[in-house]
Amino acid sequence: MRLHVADHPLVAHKLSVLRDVSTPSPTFRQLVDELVTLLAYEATRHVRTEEVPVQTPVALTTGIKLADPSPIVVPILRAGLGMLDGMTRLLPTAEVGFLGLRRDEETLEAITYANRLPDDLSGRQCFLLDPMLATGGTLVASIDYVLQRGARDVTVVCLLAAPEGLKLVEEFVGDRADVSVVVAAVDERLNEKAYIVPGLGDAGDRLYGIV
Ligand SMILES: O=P(O)(O)OC[C@H]1O[C@H](OP(=O)(O)OP(=O)(O)O)[C@H](O)[C@@H]1O
Ligand SMILES: O=c1cc[nH]c(=O)[nH]1
Ligand SMILES: [Mg+2]
Repeated sequence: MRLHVADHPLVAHKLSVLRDVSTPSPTFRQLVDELVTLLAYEATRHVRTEEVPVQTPVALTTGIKLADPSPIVVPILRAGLGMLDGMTRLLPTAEVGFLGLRRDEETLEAITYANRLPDDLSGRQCFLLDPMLATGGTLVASIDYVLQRGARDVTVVCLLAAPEGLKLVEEFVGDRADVSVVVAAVDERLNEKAYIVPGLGDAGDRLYGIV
């Protein structure tokens, strides 16, 4: 597993406003969207492309376009939905699959309630979106779904990760696939309720307000 922590003052600035408990939902949603576009720039660094001829007003040249098969973007509901528009804005030809998982806050087990993915993901670049990587249970289950369908090239885009979750993902992935995790920041630790510290609270609730 490769980890890339975005090191940019605009990312740090937007993340600081997101962390602030007094930031209201509309601003929170807007900042998540803006942060994703900054992270997507890094996350798509190795997106597959192919050459195409381009006739400019002056000359014939060679350009590039996103290669077939198109990448697939998978937001992990609910909170990952807040990252979808920002990602597809930069990857307009991508297809979108959906995974719905929620963490049981007592057992911390990830429970799947929705799964709409193509049966065959072999040869597809997969981008998984979830703002929070806490224990890593949700992400391990999500990576497992796409690997079971044949994906071997997976990029995860998160806003915050805990070291505990990164370790779990790394142990799970091993050398089974090429998995990159792009995050805005790696925080200190998890608290006794497995919330990221200092974190930003419950991302889903802050985006959508319904528990
Ligand atoms: O790494 P983990 O310990 O598994 O926790 C992280 C998960 O928890 C949050 O989702 P949540 O279960 O709150 O669902 P929601 O997006 O519907 O709010 C978050 O968006 C991740 O999916
Ligand atoms: O800190 C955390 C941990 C899990 N899920 C969240 O939304 N936030
Ligand atoms: Mg939640």
